Amino acid sequence: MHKLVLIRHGESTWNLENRFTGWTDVALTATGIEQARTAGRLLAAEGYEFDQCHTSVLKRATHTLWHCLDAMERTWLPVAHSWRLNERHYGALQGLNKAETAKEYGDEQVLVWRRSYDVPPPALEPQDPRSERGDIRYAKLEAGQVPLTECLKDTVARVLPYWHEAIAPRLRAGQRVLIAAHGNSMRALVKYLDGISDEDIVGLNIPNGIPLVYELDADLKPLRHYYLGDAQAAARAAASVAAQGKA
Ligand SMILES: O=C(O)[C@@H](CO)OP(=O)(O)O
Repeated sequence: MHKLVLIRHGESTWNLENRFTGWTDVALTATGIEQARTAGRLLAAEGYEFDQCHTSVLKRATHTLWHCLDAMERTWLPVAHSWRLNERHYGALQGLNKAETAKEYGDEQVLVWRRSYDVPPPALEPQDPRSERGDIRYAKLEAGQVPLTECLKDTVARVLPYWHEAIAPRLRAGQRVLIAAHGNSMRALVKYLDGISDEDIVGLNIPNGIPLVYELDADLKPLRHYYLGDAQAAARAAASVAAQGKA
């Protein structure tokens, strides 16, 4: 059996302000740092060990991984970064307050933008100062690979090549992998792993900073998955993520 642990970053400054974030590179709050450290302590207490860590190129996920590994006394572990694990790009919604957007466009429209499989939020203009196209960290990508918006389907399409090339072969070789990522890049991976339908993925919300453990068979098919620690607290935290897009 292979074990894979996924962790969404801890609370970010824009989670606290309830703003659509996407590829905007915001920091963790003090609460977010503590969530990451608590996750590390929990993993250590349960005897988890890792051979390889993967994260995005955004600091809220990177710092979550650092704090989690620091709490585990495992900062020496190898860490790979990929833009493919970045949050789903939120297009022209990036920076807007979620509840105010729901007041303006309605809860249902915001649910479609936040959770539908194939409806992207309105796109950024390429010359919009919020666009990441001039950001040095994406300089090696082709222009079209830096999104102006993404639906979850687009995120699945760029996360899965990384899964197949960088993560699955390591798991098959017996390595223990920790991935620190984002709400929607994790929804993309979980949709693939669990074979969740396009309709049912709308109801899936991932809480900040709680390790999500996948036990996988030899073919990397999930046998079971669970949040470490208090399952009811994880369910409450997921429900509060779902409520963030309501007026
Ligand atoms: O704003 C975002 O980028 C994501 C994650 O914080 O939000 P949501 O849960 O609304 O998809």
